[in-house]
Amino acid sequence: MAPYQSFRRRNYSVQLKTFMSVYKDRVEELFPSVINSSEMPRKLKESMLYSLEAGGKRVRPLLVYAVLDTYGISAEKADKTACAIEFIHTYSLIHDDLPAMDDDDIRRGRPTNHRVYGEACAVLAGDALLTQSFQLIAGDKLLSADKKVDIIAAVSEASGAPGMVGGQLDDMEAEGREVDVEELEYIHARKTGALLSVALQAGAVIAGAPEEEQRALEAFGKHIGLSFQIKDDLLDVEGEESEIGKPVGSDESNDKNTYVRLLGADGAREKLDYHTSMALAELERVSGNTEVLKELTAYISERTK
Ligand SMILES: CC(C)=CCC/C(C)=C/COP(=O)(O)OP(=O)(O)O
Ligand SMILES: C=C(C)CCOP(=O)(O)OP(=O)(O)O
Repeated sequence: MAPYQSFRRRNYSVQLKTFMSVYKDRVEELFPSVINSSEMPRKLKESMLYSLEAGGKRVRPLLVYAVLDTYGISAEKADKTACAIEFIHTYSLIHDDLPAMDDDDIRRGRPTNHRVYGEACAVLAGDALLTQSFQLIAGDKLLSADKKVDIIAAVSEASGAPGMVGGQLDDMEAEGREVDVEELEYIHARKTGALLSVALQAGAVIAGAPEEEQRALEAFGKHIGLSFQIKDDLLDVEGEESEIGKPVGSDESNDKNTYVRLLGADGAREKLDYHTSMALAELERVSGNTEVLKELTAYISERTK
């Protein structure tokens, strides 16, 4: 029996459903107040809120909160960081959809930001979300200066050139060219994995997790980051447009290198199961109550949106 089968199920527990709904609402409630706290042109504000409030699973904030839950630390301490990481993710989606990148029309079930506000405003809304995210962490009154510096250093590395930005460029440059699995993993580990992994790292810093456990959570994050992208590739061929909020088959029309293209759907599923099992193995090194993190791991590999 494959090791993943013990947690493979379609019905998430009441505990996970409650956790997801409570913390999704919690982070979403912060968006308008954070955006409204800064002086800015009305159109920019509308455009930022348009993409933030378009929906989204909020997986990255949920991961931050899940680490605090693991160590029994009050969620308040994670609010600014969770919100900041979702700002960075939302900026990345706005820019990813631009004509210079994927040139997509639909995101999160709505017309993409540039289709509504124009390209210039969409670029600037992304820029503003990215910069405001660091302002948000820097201004967090609940965290020590040392913790804030550690979080800012990790988040900027993960979202910048060595992480998401570099991964995105490599992904685009590889379009139309055959890559091998090793190169694909290197691209996705940075393009998608780095931000998911840093959500866990940031949670570990806020919770004051022991050094060894911080490393385990980071390694856990790298595996679920890859699982997340593999599942995204699978949903692009097997998902429902009404659920995934973007057209099915867009990877193929954008000539993207995906796990499905390289390994077929079954091969991609095998890889997904491998990374899921490896992620769960890393959690064994974490001392707190990892129940929610385990359930989120299963959710990431089984999600339908
Ligand atoms: C610096 C930038 C712009 C980073 C974008 C990062 C990213 C994960 C984009 C979405 O990937 P995708 O194209 O595989 O997913 P989707 O199908 O949702 O567009
Ligand atoms: C990183 C990838 C694969 C792009 C989509 O991310 P999500 O699937 O987290 O998108 P939302 O739920 O936030 O819309």
